[in-house]
Amino acid sequence: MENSVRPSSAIAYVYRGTFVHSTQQTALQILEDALLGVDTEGKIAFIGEGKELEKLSQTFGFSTSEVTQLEQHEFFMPGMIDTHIHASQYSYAGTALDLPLLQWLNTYTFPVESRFKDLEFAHRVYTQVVKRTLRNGTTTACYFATIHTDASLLLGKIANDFGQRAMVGKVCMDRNNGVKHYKESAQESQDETCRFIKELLNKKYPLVKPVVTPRFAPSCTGALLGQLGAIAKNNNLHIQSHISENVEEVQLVKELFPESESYTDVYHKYNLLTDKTVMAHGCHLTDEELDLFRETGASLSHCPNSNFSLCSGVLNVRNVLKHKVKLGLGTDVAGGYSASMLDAVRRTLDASKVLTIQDPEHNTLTFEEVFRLATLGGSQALSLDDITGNFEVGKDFDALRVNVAAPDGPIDLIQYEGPKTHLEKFLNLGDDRNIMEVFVAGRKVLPLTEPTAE
Ligand SMILES: Nc1nc2[nH]cnc2c(=O)[nH]1
Ligand SMILES: [Zn+2]
Repeated sequence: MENSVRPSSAIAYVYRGTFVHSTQQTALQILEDALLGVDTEGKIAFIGEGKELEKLSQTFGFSTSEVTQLEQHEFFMPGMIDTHIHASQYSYAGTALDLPLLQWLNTYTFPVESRFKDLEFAHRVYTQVVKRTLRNGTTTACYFATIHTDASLLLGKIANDFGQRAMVGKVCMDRNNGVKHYKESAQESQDETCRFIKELLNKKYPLVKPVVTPRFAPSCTGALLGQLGAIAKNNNLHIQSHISENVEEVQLVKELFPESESYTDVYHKYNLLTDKTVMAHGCHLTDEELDLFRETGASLSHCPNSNFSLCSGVLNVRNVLKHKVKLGLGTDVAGGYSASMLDAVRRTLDASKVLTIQDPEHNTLTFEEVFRLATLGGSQALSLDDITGNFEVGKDFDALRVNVAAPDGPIDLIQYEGPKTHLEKFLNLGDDRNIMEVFVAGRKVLPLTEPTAE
């Protein structure tokens, strides 16, 4: 176990029991009777076998009596990573699912997002979405806020207060023919993006980072897209947007950007496709466009609940993986009606099965593969895989303590089934009642602790 030991700070705590996670080589690695130690910086100091207890306690200087033993029906898994969620749309999640994308934006989304000028409203919605996603095991969220800088900064503060790892984007849009008052000028959008980045970085929140966020090509002029590409490059920042979600949108982009070869080419031209870019959806991308994703290192966020709910399309994840494009899962609240990543896992399996129904030759995704997409895949899609995504020594301890047999929970276990079946049942049948504890960077953030008022 040479590479599973890291000279480190003092050990803060040690757990013994079943750990499940993914690696590059294996979609599901199960470690039974394992020992995992977390140091005072929140990083995984070691992961070894139970029988190595004496040796590990001497090497790392902890007392064997301090080890916490998991129950038989419990396991640890990596925290889930929501690579695409609109925090600002949480208030109407579960409603307004009767229109296709462009009409849905004009009818429901823009009127609600324009309310985030009101910081009191923003505080209410953002507090609820951070709490709800944490309870459901989202340790990292990549958020869209709105065009309002101060409300977007507030979202960063709330994520930091509750201890969630978050990327936060102030939305940029200087084109909106549907709801005319909900947009900025290109200059305003650029200036406010710079202010947002500067002020968020100045807060020095350890787990919260800004992300450059052009809403999508139809909402932005070429001039604004170019400015945002330059801001991201000059500050080495992440970028997020949407791409090829539905057919009408793809057609609109063709009309708005006639000089570009494809939707992907629009973003590429403005330097918005980098190895720190995540684009939501991509249902209608061509193989050539996927090649451009791979060449640039840009990734996709698969949001199947949203794709079904808005009747947008069905992403062929197998084809994306074949093109070696990084891919994570997203809830896309409120186009997707559920804020839970467990729902994203289930809808990803459903979407894959739809493709198999249409073409029996299609190689359906397995639950192990989808588990990887929800954890390690998400960390890769967000270029955070050196920090989180699995239980590799040296990474932050971002983890869920799951009890499949939680009293009053949704799963009836008739008998002990073994960890693989327990994970499968949790992914397909479980909910927040099965998530006993959540850790982010080693800190226990669930049960939730309400931040103290300033
Ligand atoms: N699903 C979804 N797609 C978008 N494309 C541009 N904006 C949005 C949004 O808010 N939700
Ligand atoms: Zn979205």
